[in-house]
Amino acid sequence: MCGIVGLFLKDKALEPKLGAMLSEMLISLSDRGPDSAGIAIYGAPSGNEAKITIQSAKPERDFRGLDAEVAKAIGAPVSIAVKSTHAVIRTTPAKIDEARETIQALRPDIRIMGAGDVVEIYKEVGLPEAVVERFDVRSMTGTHGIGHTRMATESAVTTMGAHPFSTGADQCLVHNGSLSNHNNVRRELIRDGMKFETENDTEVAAAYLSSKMAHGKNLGEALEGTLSDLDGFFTFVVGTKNGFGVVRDPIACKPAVMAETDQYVAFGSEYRALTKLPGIDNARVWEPEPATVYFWEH
Ligand SMILES: NC(=O)CC[C@H](N)C(=O)O
Repeated sequence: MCGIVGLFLKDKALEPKLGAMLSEMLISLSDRGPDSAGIAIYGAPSGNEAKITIQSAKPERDFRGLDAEVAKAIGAPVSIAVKSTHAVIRTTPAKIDEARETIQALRPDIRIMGAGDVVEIYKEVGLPEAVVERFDVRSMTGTHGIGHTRMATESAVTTMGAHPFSTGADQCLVHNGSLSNHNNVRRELIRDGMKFETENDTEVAAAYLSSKMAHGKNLGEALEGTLSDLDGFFTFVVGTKNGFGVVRDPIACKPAVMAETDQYVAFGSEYRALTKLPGIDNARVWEPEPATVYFWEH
C-alpha cells in the first residue's frame, strides 16, 4: 500500500489554499498507510532567503537559541520558525550550506528534512490527520506540493524513514512500491558522492534523481532514467523548485489517477483523493500510462 498525492497549481488564486487542499487529499488516503505521513510544500519564492527544515526529538532543547548561535557563526541574519518537532531556519541563500553545516556541528541530534529556496518538509510517524494538525499544514500557502502516507516495506518506521525524501535543493520524492536493486544503486551513488540517512529504497530513488539532475539532466530526463536503472515496483511523484513529475514502472501495478483543469494538475493513488478538488467534475481525468514520464513546469 502507501498513499501518495500531488498538486501542482496553475491558477495563483488557489495558492492560499494549497495546504488545505493537499491535507484533505492525503487524509482521504489514510487507510493506505498507517505508519507515518509527510508533506512537502513549495512556497512562493522570496528572492533573498533560503530555508532549511530541521527536526528534533527534543525540540525545546535543540531549537532554543539556535538562530542566534547560527547567525553568530555564519555572520548573517538567521530566523527560526518552530512548529512542534520541526523548525524552518531562514537565512541568505549564499549562506545556506554554511548554515546547514553549522546546525549539524552545534546540535548533532538535529536531522535535516530538506533545504532550498522554497520547499518546507514536515514528516513524522503517525496518521496524516495527526501530521496535518501538528504542523498546521492546512494554513500553508504555495505553488505545488506532494504528500505521502506510508505502510513500510523496506526500512524501519521512523521519522527519517517517512516520505517525502529530499536529497537535493528543493527536490523531493514520494513513492508507492518497493525497489529490488536499491542496495546496488545506493553503492553506485555513494561512489558518486551522495550521502544517505536511511536504509530506505525510496531515499535511493530520490538520490538517483538528484544525482542525474546534478549532472545536467532536467526532471523529465532524470525520471526517464528510472525506467531503465531502477528495478521493482514504483509510482513516483516528484517536486522540484518549479516542477512536478510523475512516473510509473512498466508493470504499473500500484494504483494511480491524475486530473487536470485550467487551475491545477493533481495526482492521487486513488480517485477518492481528488473528489473534493474544485471543478473536478469537468476535469480531464486519466490513469497515467506505465513507463511514461509526465512533468509540468512553472
Ligand atoms: N508501501 C509502500 O509503497 C512503501 C514505500 C517504500 N518502499 C517504503 O518502505 O517506504
